[in-house]
Amino acid sequence: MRLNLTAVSSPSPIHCQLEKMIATHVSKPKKVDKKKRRCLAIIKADYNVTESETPTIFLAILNAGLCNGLTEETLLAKATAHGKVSQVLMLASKSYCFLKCASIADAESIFLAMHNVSTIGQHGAVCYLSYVTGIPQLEAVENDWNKPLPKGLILLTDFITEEEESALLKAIGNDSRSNEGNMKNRRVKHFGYEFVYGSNNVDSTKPLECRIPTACDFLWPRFRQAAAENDLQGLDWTQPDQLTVNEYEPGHGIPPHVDTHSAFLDPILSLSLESDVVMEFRRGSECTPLLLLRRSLLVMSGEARFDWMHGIRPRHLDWLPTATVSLTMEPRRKRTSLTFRRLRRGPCHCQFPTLCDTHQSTAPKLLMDTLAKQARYTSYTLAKSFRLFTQL
Ligand SMILES: O=C(O)CCC(=O)C(=O)O
Ligand SMILES: [Fe+2]
Repeated sequence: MRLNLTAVSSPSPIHCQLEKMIATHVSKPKKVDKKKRRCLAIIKADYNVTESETPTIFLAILNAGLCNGLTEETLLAKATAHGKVSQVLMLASKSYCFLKCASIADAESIFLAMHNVSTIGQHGAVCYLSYVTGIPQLEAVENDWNKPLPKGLILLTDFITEEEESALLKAIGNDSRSNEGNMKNRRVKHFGYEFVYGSNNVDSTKPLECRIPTACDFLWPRFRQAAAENDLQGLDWTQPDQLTVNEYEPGHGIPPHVDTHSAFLDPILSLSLESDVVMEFRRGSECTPLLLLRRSLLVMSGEARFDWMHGIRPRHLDWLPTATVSLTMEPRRKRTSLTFRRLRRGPCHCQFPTLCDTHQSTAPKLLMDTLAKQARYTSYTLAKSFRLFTQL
């Protein structure tokens, strides 16, 4: 809503103060026009997207984007308060972004409410909006979702049925023997051996009384059957002896990490229960997302297990590509994952020294902290707000 300040003839001190506050944010029409023209020229050069004189369902936010710290969550919180949004397009290293609205009326209402009003620009500056003729096509956008998966990363979908999922959740939930803990951003339970987060390792001399629940036994032949069906017999499918259960509420996540090389063998298996989530795989500045579907089994082997970190951003929404264009928003729901591993009893002999605690001769915890810190400075396509925690 715009305030008509000129209507007041002799301004009161409060009015003056208000005017001063607003004047620091809202730009004068001439300045707005100049800035808009400059930004529109950049968008035209980058993606051949042009301004529309008349309202359309497409809005460009001209001076706020990932590159100056705007996140999808912030943008959506502002925009959806005024109209329905069907797609958001945030672009890596760009100071602009796009909204596709559900209707022209929604676009008009968002435009009126946000243009030269919403302080979502850098350092609280107001943003400028423009109707545009379309938004860049996904194919034309450098997008993480088009990248190939790390080698050795396999997702076996519909790995268990809904009935099996319910039975597993019941058995895990009812198992009062488990070794439980509350992490900063999730709840964990351990079976077989405890994973000690302080040292990022297990004590192989101290097996827990609570072994992996027998409700999981149907999985062992299923692993071998899946291996045969998917040409994965080259991997070691011996029965796991360690299980970590992670329970994530919406907004929860797990920081980028590699499961300690010297603690566990190859592969690492993770079964997703209750809901989907986007997991990110990172190696240096590379970052590849993967949608872990509910009831799927994630197999991290070889390069994907040893040379890439994996993590889940602590957020309430995930962004997924649609069949047509751009990204769609998926609110997070509670997710439980069962990560099955086999203990390694000796040093790691992998070919991937970068993240290997055996090769690096650095304590696993220290190595992980250093890598997590480094990861903070690499670029993300979808958001820059992933908080990193030094504790897994
Ligand atoms: O939640 C998941 O699927 C992965 C959990 C994980 O990476 C871990 O516990 O090390
Ligand atoms: Fe992990």
